[in-house]
Amino acid sequence: MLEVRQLTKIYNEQNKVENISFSVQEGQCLALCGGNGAGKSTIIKMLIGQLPPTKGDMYVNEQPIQNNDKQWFSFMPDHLQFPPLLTGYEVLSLFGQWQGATDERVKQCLDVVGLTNDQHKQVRMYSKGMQQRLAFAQALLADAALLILDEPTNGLDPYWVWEFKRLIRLEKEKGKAIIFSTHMLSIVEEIADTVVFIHQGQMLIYDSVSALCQDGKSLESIFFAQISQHMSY
Ligand SMILES: Nc1ncnc2c1ncn2[C@@H]1O[C@H](COP(=O)(O)OP(=O)(O)OP(=O)(O)O)[C@@H](O)[C@H]1O
Repeated sequence: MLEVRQLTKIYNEQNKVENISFSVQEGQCLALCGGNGAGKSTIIKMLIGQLPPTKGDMYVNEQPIQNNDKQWFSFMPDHLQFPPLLTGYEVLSLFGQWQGATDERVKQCLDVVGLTNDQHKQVRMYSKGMQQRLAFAQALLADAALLILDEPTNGLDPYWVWEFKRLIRLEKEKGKAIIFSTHMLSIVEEIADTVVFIHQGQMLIYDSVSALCQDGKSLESIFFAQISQHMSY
């Protein structure tokens, strides 16, 4: 569905993300992992067209991505600021108008993220987790083939982390491709099919989660082993 080859962003000699290659297919979920400053957001910004790559290629259904063709993905940023005086329903309706979603779809998405009862409250009265769920609803609106989610579980309580995982599994069953960045490795083990692990702008691991976690190993132990190996050279 989506393939990236040798994706590279060189901000300067110290800050760069180099030679990232991966693909994600329909019905699959790929997790972007790595510590603070590893390069996850940089990769996402290049995927969504917010940041021009220094080099590299991106393909959707084997066709090079056109700069202005945004129909193939939905995006959930890590910090989405909503107009504080609008209600949740008004906010999602506005996004719905931009994305061509019906009022029925707006209400359906509010329901999916558990905001039906709070839809007529102003967003300034929403908690961080509620705003995060509204941002997730915004990403679901268009029913796009690929969901790109930047740290989607930030601020969610345990129940909504559990619900998020359930919703992602449902999207996978519908044939959606999903890319998400996270620091929560337990979530990766539970819902991702493949994982990209980045350290200081370099891709150290690109593999299936089941292959990595065979023999009962945890992603945490695998990633730490990779980092220490990388640092010893
Ligand atoms: N606009 C910029 N100009 C220069 N360097 C940048 C810029 N944006 C990011 N960087 C640098 O690029 C590297 C990757 O940053 P990025 O934000 O992609 O990391 P991240 O994995 O998303 O981190 P976090 O988990 O902390 O959000 C870091 O060294 C960062 O300082």
